[in-house]
Amino acid sequence: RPKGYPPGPPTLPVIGNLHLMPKKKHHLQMKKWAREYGPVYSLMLGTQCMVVLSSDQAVKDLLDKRSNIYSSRGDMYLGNIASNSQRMLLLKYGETWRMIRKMCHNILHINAAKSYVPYQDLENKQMMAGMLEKPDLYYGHMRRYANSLTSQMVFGARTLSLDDPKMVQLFEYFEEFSELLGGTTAALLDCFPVLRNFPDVLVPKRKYAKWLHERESKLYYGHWMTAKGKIKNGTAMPCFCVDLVKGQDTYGFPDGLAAYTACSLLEAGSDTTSSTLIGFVQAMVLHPEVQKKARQELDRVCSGRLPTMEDEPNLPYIRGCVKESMRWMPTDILGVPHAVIKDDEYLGYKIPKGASVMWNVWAIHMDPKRHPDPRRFDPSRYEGDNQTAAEAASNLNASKRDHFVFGAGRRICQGIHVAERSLFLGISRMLWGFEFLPQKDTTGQEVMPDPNDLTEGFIVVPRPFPANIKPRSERHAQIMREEWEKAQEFLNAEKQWKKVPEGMMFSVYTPELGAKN
Ligand code: HEM
Repeated sequence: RPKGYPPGPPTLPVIGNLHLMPKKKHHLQMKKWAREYGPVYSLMLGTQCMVVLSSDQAVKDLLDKRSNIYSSRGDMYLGNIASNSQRMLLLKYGETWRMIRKMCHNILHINAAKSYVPYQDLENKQMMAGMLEKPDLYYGHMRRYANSLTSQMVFGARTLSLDDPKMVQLFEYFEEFSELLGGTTAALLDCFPVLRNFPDVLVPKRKYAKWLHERESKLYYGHWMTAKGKIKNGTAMPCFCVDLVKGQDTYGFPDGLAAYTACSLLEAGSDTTSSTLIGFVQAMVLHPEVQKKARQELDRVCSGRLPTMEDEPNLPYIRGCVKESMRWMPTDILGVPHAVIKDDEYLGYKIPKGASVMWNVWAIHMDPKRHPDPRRFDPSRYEGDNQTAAEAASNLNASKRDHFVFGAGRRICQGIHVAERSLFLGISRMLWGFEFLPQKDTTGQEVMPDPNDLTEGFIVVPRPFPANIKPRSERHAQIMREEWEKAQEFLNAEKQWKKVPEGMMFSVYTPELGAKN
């Protein structure tokens, strides 16, 4: 470790700390090192330096306050092969990223996000009705909920069923991509660029990454070209792809980049939101006392009807459940490392240009000084915190930030306002309508899920676990069915929206004007 770098575990020549990197459950080791080496430590991965920030203050000081130099991404060699260097999440800080970020802002800023509530409301009602019919498929219902909402916003078309092949593929491909990116070979190729000169036979994961890209781009192109065709001939529903078609006319970027941009949003909106809801279900099975308290609040504020977004200010405990779900089971458990583009100094340490900078979500969320008894799911820890996630993220007092799953600085999640609303509606209504109990095995013993049993990769989710999900009463079940029945009045025979609800802020494309749009 060069002199002056933040401290860290002892290194070996050439490989640095690579031999110490765990094969699985990286987050546990990253937290252990934080205890040993403090809130700012470094790992030498070959010649590459990774700085790990494990306190709220360090994240605030570097990723937020110095975001002009801490907002790039590292090389991510395999990730970029699998994405043909077009996946927004991995783009380096520069012109292309800025252009895409600006287009995404058009459909994801706070007022746009507020206007999508009718979409969220309807998808949520289908999810609730689905959970009544087939509660064991709760994984699928939550995935469809998040995916259909995003698909409607991005492509102007809903995802109707749990086994929609394109949705199933999206989740499957993303899971494989996430595993590839979080794996040892990806790290090795990033740490030792010389290995990239080896042929595919010696680096089979590169061949695999190319194959992932081929498979994925077929799916992405399909989505994009269908939407683009409809926009150009005037038959599309208003949606984000209109901005992309216009952007293509203005900036002239290729279909590949447009397809990846649209589908990056679809992927960003689908996986994280549904994984958070799945984590919430697990928390409820493990913490029945939270369900009880939540229902007291819900029954006081919205007895006899489903909660709506208007109820949010009057449901502080439910808001706490939303925040606690993201803290207790953070899907991006170690964040998505930023990269610094200039030499810097912090607390007397040198931070070299090009270093990856990880914000150690798990260690910060499980810090008992920030969150006493951190493995307990306790929404009341957010009592009196009326901040939205975006307000909390920009609070100058780092200790007042609620959680770190949405990232930081200029790279912060642009879907933060949409996600928060999807989670509020999902969580409040599930608690209103259902009870979450442990399943029993054949001997009548309760089977408790293991909250440490997570998938591997840079985005994680609890591995499938049994849960006994049943309506709180026949009256609750009837209301949920009626609500879904009523919501379908907005849909046509193909179960797609008849028209866009009032107040949504999509751009307009006039086919006759072509490039003059
Ligand atoms: C619970 C749900 C979600 C979580 C936990 C989440 C998490 C994240 C994280 C960790 C990042 C990277 C932040 C950073 O590098 O500092 C990110 C970026 C982003 N997310 Fe989300 N996200 C969620 C939902 C959504 C939704 C619903 C959308 C859109 C519909 C979305 C769109 C984006 C976009 C466009 C970026 C920016 C990528 C960039 O600049 O590189 N996200 N998100």
